Amino acid sequence: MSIAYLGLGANLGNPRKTLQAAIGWLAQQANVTLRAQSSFYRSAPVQASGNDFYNCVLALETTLSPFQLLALCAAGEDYFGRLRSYRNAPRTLDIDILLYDQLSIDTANLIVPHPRLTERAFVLLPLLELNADFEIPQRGRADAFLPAVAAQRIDKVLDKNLIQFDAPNSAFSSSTFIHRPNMDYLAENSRQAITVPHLQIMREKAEKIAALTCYDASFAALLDQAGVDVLLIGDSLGNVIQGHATTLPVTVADIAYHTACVARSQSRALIVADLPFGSYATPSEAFANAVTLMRAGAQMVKLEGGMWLSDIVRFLVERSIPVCAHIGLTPQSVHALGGFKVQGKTGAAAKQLLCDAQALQQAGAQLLVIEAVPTALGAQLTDALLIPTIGIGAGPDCSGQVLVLYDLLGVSTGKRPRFAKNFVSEQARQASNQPILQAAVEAYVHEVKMGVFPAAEHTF
Ligand SMILES: Nc1nc(=O)c2c([nH]1)NC[C@@H]1CN(c3ccc(C(=O)N[C@@H](CCC(=O)O)C(=O)O)cc3)CN21
Ligand SMILES: CC(C)C(=O)C(=O)O
Ligand SMILES: [Mg+2]
Repeated sequence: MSIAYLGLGANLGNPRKTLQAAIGWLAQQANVTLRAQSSFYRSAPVQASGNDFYNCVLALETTLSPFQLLALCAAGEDYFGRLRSYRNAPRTLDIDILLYDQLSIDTANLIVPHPRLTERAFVLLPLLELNADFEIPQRGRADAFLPAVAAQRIDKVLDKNLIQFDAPNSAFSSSTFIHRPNMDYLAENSRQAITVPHLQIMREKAEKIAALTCYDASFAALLDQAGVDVLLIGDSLGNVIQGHATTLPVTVADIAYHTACVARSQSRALIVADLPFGSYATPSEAFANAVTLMRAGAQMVKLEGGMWLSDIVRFLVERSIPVCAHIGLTPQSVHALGGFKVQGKTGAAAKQLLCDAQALQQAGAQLLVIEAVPTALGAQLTDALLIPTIGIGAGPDCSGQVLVLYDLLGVSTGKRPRFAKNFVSEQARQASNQPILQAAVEAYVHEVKMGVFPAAEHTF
C-alpha cells in the first residue's frame, strides 16, 4: 500500500461541482482509498487564462503503481470532459500526482514530486493544511517555500462544512453554499454500532446519514457491509414485497416479521421499523404496537404525521421507545392527500410543515424523515431543527437520505418516483469489477456522504 497526494484543479463550468464529483469518482475506484481532503481554494490562473481556479489536494492510499495512478488520473480528466484546444487552455479538470511515497520519478510522462509543487500556492497551502510539517522528498519542509508564493492571490473557500461564498464578479450568487463532505465513514473505526445518539453526533459533524429500507436478513448483511447507517423496515414492503398499490394493507405482524428477519443479521446499522397504517391512533395502541416491533428487534419506530402526533410521540419516548417522525408526503395518507404528490409547495403548507417538525422534535422525536418536498424546504426544515433529518425527495441538504432498496436496485415495478435513482444501471454504465449490487449500494452510500446525490434531477 502506498500513499499518494493528488492536486486537483478546475476553472470551467461549475468548478466546485466538478471537483466534488471528481473526488467522489476517485473514492469509488478500486485500489484507491481516500484518506484526507483539503479545503477548496480559489486562486487566479497561473500561466493560464480564464476564470479563477478552484483547487484542492487529496491524500490517498493505493495499490496502484505510480504509472497506473497516472493513467487513472488521465481517465478522470477524460471522464469529466477535459477540453483543451491549445496549451494551457482553460480546462474542466486537471488531476496531478504531487507525491508518491518518498519516490523520485523523472520520465517523459511523469515527474514526481511534481516539479512545480513548491512554486504554487494552490498546491502548497492545501498540502500544508493536510500536514503542517510536510516534508517533500529531497526538497525539505514544504512550509519553507511559503514565502516564495506569498504574492499569489489565493483564498480558502471552505473552512467549515458550509461556507458562504463572497464572489461578486463570478457566476455564483453570494448565497451559494457548498457542502464539504465529512469522510469519517472511510475510517477504520467506523464499524462501531450506530446508536440513536450517534445519529445526532453525525448530524453535528455533518457526516451524512445513509439509510435504506431493508426487509430480510441477506440484504441486511449486504447493506451493513456496504456501510449503510440505518436499515428501515418500511411499510413500503406493502408495495415492493406484497405487491399492493399502497402501504395501507400492511399490518403490525407483517412489519414485525420482517424486522425479526433483518434483526437476526446482527448489523452495525440502526434498525428502525415503520408503525403501519392504523396502528398508532391512540397513545396506548401506539405503545402496544411499538413494543411488538421493539421485541422483534427494532431500535426505533417511525410514524407518519404532523403535530397532531405530538402526544403519541411523547407517550412512546417517555416509555423508552425512540421515535422517528415522518412528514411531507406521508404515503399512509395517500387517500387523504389525493395521491402521491409533492408537499409543502405553498408558503402556508411549508409553514405548517415547519410547525409540525418543531412540535415533533419538542415531543421527543430524535429523527425526522421528510418525503417529497421542494429542496429549499428540506434545507429550511433541517436548519430549523436540532435533530437529524432524513430526506427522500427532499433535496441534498437534509442530514441524510433514504431510499426504498428495491428502487435503488431497479427491481421495483410500476411508476417510480422522481427521487428513486436506479444505482444498478449507473454501476453497469461505469463497468465496475465489483459484485454489481454491492457496488451499487456502495455508490449510493458514497454519493450521499459526498453530497453528490440527490442532484437537481432528483429534487422538486
Ligand atoms: N417502491 C416504492 N418506492 C417508494 O419510494 C415508496 C413506495 N414504494 N411505497 C410507499 C411510498 C410511496 N411513495 C411515493 C410514490 C410515488 C411518488 C410519485 O410518483 N411522486 C411524483 C410527484 C408528483 C408531483 O406532485 O409532482 C414524482 O414525480 O415523483 C412519490 C412517492 C414513496 N414510497
Ligand atoms: C421510504 C421510507 C421513508 C418509508 O417510509 C418506507 O419505506 O416505508
Ligand atoms: Mg413508510
